[in-house]
Amino acid sequence: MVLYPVMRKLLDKRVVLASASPRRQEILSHAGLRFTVVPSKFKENLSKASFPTPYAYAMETAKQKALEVARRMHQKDLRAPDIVIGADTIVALEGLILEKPVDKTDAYSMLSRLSGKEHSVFTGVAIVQCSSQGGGLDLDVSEFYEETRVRFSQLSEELLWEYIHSGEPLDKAGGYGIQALGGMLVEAIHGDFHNVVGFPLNRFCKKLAELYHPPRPEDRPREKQDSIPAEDTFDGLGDSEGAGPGQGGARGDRRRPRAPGREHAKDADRKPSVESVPPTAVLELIDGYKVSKALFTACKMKLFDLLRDKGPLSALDVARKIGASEGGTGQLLDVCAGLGLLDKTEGGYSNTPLATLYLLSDGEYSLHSFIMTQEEVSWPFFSYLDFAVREGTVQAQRAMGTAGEDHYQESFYKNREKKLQFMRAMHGHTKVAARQVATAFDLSGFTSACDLGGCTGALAYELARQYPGLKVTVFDLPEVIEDAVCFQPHGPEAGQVSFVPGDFFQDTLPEADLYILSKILHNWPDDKVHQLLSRISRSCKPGGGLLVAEQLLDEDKCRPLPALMMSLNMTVLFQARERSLSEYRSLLQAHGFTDVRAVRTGSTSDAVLATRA
Ligand SMILES: O=c1[nH]cc([C@@H]2O[C@H](COP(=O)(O)OP(=O)(O)OP(=O)(O)O)[C@@H](O)[C@H]2O)c(=O)[nH]1
Repeated sequence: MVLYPVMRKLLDKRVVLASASPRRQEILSHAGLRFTVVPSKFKENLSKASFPTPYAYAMETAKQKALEVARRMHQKDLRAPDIVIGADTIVALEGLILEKPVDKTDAYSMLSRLSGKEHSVFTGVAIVQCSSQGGGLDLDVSEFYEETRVRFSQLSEELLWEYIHSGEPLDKAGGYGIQALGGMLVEAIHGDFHNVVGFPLNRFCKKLAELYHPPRPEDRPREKQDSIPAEDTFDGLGDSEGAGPGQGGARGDRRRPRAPGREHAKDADRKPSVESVPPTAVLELIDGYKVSKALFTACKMKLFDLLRDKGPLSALDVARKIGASEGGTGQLLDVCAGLGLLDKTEGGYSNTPLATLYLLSDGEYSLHSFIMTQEEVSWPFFSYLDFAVREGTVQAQRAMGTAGEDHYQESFYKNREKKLQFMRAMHGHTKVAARQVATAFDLSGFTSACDLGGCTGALAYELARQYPGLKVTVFDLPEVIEDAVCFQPHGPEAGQVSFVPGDFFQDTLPEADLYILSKILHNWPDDKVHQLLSRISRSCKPGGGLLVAEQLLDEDKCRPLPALMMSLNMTVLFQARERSLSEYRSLLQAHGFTDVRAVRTGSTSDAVLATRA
């Protein structure tokens, strides 16, 4: 066997697998590797938002797992093994990283996301070569990752729950085990099967061959770690809450961009250089506005609609159909392909599943109108971000040529087409998270709900779908309610939802067991938020509920990035903001609500539920 000689190279070495995964143990022992298993105690809680790519996150986690074991063993025995292998498997879908589900509800949320779609499985692997001399520990880390694309069939609710109840999903990345019952969910796989199961054996063997037959060994400098790591290094990598690269062995700023590739364990002790801290992440940030503008432009030109109807099309065909230059159109199409929105083949350009789902102007989960409001409203406001920061005021006059509190309403309700665009924007943005919000808590104990500012009823219909015994009232301004009928679905859930016109700051609120505020509190400054909560508190009966759907900020307010960006958006547009769970807790408690709980959905809204005392 061609690869066996590589494994043989390790026969005389003390090899440790820093993993509790039985699958990794099986894959490596079947390949003929002799090793000892020492599961890592590294807490897998690195900030995902601080990594430029999902695989960079997986590689860093794998590295931290292996380093923790190498250091712990060295400290215990004053002799580290020769090689420590760490691995981390994640599933990536539409910008989200899925790890092992924490419970069955989480497994359901993961598997229902994966249903009918293609996702990537990344396994990051770190091979740490250790040598201990004179009490010091010398660590040389090599890392790599492997990607496998997996497509799931459309999964029925029944199959989904039956699979979840089998217990198989709980210790597996993405909530499934391709090697067992989970294999039934998989329609197609492109890449290494073992990588999905938890260890990319083929790439690992190639990496070993590279390491043990290096073309130029002098190209791989080793760094001396002159003493046993200090006690706090181990604490940081061990059990303490919030441990991460900023607090543990791989010291330095935890939001420091990390370049994929080889890293030395002591790199943070070195002076940063362009080699150790490449500018990639900064360069990507510089290009952020160009990426947004390219997306806005492609949507404005309805390129995705055109390719759905007539694709695949060449750049020339597209240019002719939209009456644009061939060169410019080709550039824009190529950028969209580079961003994963289009596929480019010899036959021309066509939509990827991401574009089909979210970028068509009339799709069920269309974000097209939301994107257009970003282009037309947020973009001009963000052009005056420096003024907004300096002056601490909304820049409506500069951005829109209008002043006053109601600039937003003025701009959207001034004509019917603008109003419908705004309603479609809210509809899409709410709908993409509606199922996760509706199922974040068991709401089956409530019989009536009132969605205040519920706009098109996107969340109300989803709640009705999930809870057939629930009647939902959508309460919104008369000019919104008069057009809400355009968004009514055809299913039986439509019969459970009714619409009542009114202003939640002035009119009597409809009676309900459960009040809902979805994307409302982040629109208003604090005084208005208190005013609204106090009105709800007076209407809500003891034991009644309040469900708040907003993007939750972490307690340190530095993550997650989409929530941070939405918060800045709200400040710039309305002098309002997103909040952390503890901020919601104090707000809601101040208005007589207790038992405040939250579920992070990972989507455009998280869910907070409180009970009226
Ligand atoms: O199809 C499958 N996909 C994934 C798995 C298993 O999922 C886990 C992934 O979790 P992680 O990488 O964090 O590894 P752990 O199990 O927590 O072990 P460590 O001690 O190494 O952190 C992994 O076990 C995969 O094997 C699967 O079985 N099938």
